[in-house]
Amino acid sequence: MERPEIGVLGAGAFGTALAITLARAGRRVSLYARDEAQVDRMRTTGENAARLPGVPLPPSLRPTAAVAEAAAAPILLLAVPTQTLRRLAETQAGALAGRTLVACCKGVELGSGLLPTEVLEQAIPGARTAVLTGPSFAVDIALGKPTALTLATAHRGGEALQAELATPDLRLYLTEDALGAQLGGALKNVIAIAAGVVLGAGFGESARAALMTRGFAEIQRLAESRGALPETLAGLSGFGDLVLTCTSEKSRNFRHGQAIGRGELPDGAQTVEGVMTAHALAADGDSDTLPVTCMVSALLKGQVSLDEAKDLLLSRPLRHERG
Ligand SMILES: NC(=O)C1=CN([C@@H]2O[C@H](COP(=O)(O)OP(=O)(O)OC[C@H]3O[C@@H](n4cnc5c(N)ncnc54)[C@H](OP(=O)(O)O)[C@@H]3O)[C@@H](O)[C@H]2O)C=CC1
Ligand SMILES: O=C(CO)COP(=O)(O)O
Repeated sequence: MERPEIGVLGAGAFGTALAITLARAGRRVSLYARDEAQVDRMRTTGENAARLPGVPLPPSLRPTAAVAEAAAAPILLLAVPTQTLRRLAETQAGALAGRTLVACCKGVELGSGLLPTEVLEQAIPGARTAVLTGPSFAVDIALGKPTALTLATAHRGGEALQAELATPDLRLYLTEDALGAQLGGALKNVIAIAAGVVLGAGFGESARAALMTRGFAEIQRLAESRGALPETLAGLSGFGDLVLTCTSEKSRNFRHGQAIGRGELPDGAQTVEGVMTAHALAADGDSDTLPVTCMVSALLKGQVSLDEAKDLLLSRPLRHERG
C-alpha cells in the first residue's frame, strides 16, 4: 500500500531538511515556499541555495508555490518561525482543516503567550496537532547524519504518525506531553542566547556550565508548574536540545548571544526564536521564577548592561540548589 504524501509548509532550513530526509526515505513530499522565484530556483538548481546550500533535493521532493498543492497531503509539517505561524494558519485555515498538523517550530508567541500547537488549535478549531522538536541542526538532518527527535501529541494516533515521520536517519521518540516538549524547546533557545553571551563576554566555560544547569532548573520550574512531565524535560526536547544549542556555534541563538557578549551587532537577518520567546515569557513571568529569561529579555531590550546583568544574577539571595 502506498504511504500517504507529506506536505511541508515553509521552505526554510528546517522545513527543507525535513522534506529532504523524508523524500530520501522514499516518501512523496511537497515543499511549499511562498516565494515563487525561490520555488523556480529550487526546481532548476535542485537545491535550496537560500536556506540550505549544497544539499541536493531528492527527485521525489516537489517544491511548490501553491499552498493548496502541498496542503492536499494528509500530514502537514509546519516549519515556519513561531511568530509567523498564526498568519500562515489563519490565512490557510481552509486548506489546513482536517489535516494532521505537526508544528516544527520552537517558541512562544509574543502577545498571546501561546505555544505553537495552541496557536494552531486557536486558528483552526478541532485541529489534530503534534509537535516535532529536539536536538537537530537542519544541515545535519539534510546530510543524513543520525538524529533523534521527540514527536509529541496529545491526540490519538501518535504511534501511526511516529511511523510515518521516522526515517532511517531520523529516529523519533513519542510522548503525549506536547506541553513539556514545546516549553523545553522554547526555553532552551533563551538559555542558549545567555550561554552565547557568557562565552562572548569571556566569562568562561565554568560560567556557561553553571548557566546551563540553572537554566535547566528554570525550564523545569516553569514547565512543571504548568503541568509538564519531568521526564519530558529530561528528554530530547528539553535537556537534549539545551545541550546542543548552548554548546554549538552552529546555533543561531547561541551566535546571537555571542555577538552581544562581544559587543557586536547580531545578524538581524537570521531566525533567532529565543529573542521573542524571552520577551513573551518575561512579560508574563517574574525574575524569581525566571531569572535568566527575564535578564535575557532586559539585556536584549537594552534595559541593563552586560555587567549589570552579570552582577544582578550573581547578587541574588543565596538559595538551596533544589527548586
Ligand atoms: N534551522 C534549524 O537547524 C532548526 C530549526 N528549527 C525551528 O524551525 C523553525 C523554522 O526555522 P528555520 O527553518 O531554521 O528558519 P529559516 O529562517 O531558515 O526559514 C524560515 C522560513 O519560514 C518561511 N515563512 C515565514 N513565514 C511564512 C509564511 N507565512 N508562509 C510560508 N512560509 C513562511 C520563510 O519564508 P521566506 O524566505 O519567504 O521569508 C522561510 O523560508 C524555527 O522555529 C526553528 O526554531 C528546529 C530545529 C532545527
Ligand atoms: O533548534 C535548533 C537545534 O535543535 C536550532 O538552533 P538555532 O535555531 O539556535 O540555530
